[in-house]
Amino acid sequence: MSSEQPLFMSDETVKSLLKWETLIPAVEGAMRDLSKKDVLQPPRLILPIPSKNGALLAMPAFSKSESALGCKVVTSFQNNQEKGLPSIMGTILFMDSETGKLKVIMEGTEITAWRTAAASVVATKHLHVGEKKILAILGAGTQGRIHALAMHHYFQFQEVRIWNRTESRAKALCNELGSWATHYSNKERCVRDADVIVTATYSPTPIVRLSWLKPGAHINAIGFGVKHHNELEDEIYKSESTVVWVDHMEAAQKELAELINNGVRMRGEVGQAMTLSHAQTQSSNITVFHSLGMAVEDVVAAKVVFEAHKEKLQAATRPSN
Ligand SMILES: NC(=O)C1=CN([C@@H]2O[C@H](COP(=O)(O)OP(=O)(O)OC[C@H]3O[C@@H](n4cnc5c(N)ncnc54)[C@H](OP(=O)(O)O)[C@@H]3O)[C@@H](O)[C@H]2O)C=CC1
Ligand SMILES: O=C([O-])C1=[NH+]CCC1
Repeated sequence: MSSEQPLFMSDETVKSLLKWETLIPAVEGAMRDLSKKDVLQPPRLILPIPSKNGALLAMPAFSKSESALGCKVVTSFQNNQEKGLPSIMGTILFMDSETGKLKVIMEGTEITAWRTAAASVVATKHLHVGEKKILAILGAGTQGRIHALAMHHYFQFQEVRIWNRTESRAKALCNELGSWATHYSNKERCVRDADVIVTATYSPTPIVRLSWLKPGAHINAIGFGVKHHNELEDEIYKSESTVVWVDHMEAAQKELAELINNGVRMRGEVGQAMTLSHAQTQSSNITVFHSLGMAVEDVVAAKVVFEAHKEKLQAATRPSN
């Protein structure tokens, strides 16, 4: 019997090993593999805890091509900000995919933030046709911040605008990010003329209106909150020019059932869109990526981090010439 103990990796260690250059391709591969049915990923279990304004989610996945097996347990507690804690906190159990033996217990708060932004980058790359000059981000919390960093890293936006319900947080975030980010006190002005929009809030009511959107705009709607689709007004879904994409159809059928029952058609998964050329998408369409978040993104991200950790150890023990 192997007596090897599982490794524990804190969020601080995980963060030091996360790089957009390795994470974005890994998340892109995970989204593609899922749509090719090369991933085992059941709909996640969601345990709502209404009295605490919270929820616990259990998210297992196996990626065949990456031989990556794991399960994330993540909580979402909306009132944590006032307690000085992140709203979303996760833990990932990463297993040996040959034996099922636990290899790493990884804090998954950083991975959840980074991989969600990486998925939005991938969706934007494959769904948005036109030039990417203006990015508008609604929400200056963990997700607003990491989306600004990921999008700024990957695309050459000329303007990055950030609006937040509490204006001082948008200002503070823009100060932290530097001169490439500008805070907006009015969300309509923030969104008008934007090529790409990210909604990253817990808003229970719509924060984006159809009339503000320019033809061809792309929205990454990532908020979870009470219902997944609260951040966008119904007119956006009803518009004939809107095309809605998701990360996982099976999960959407469950988690976006209300939208689907109201007649909103999900065009498909981002992983399926990867096989279409941009020429097949109308450039005047408004595209929406409804990001639910997928376990396979967490599992491949955990593998990227574990591999980087092993490389670092090897480099440290390699004899220098
Ligand atoms: N799709 C996915 O895979 C994932 C989705 N998420 C979702 O992303 C969203 C943001 O998460 P995160 O950044 O970690 O959370 P944070 O707590 O860090 O930030 C929350 C943000 O929501 C804003 N907000 C809260 N309530 C309202 C409201 N009523 N109206 C407008 N804005 C509001 C806050 O504004 P203020 O500063 O004024 O309080 C803040 O900007 C959540 O819905 C979360 O569930 C998170 C992880 C993964
Ligand atoms: O996929 C995920 O980890 C989450 N989605 C919504 C809250 C956390």
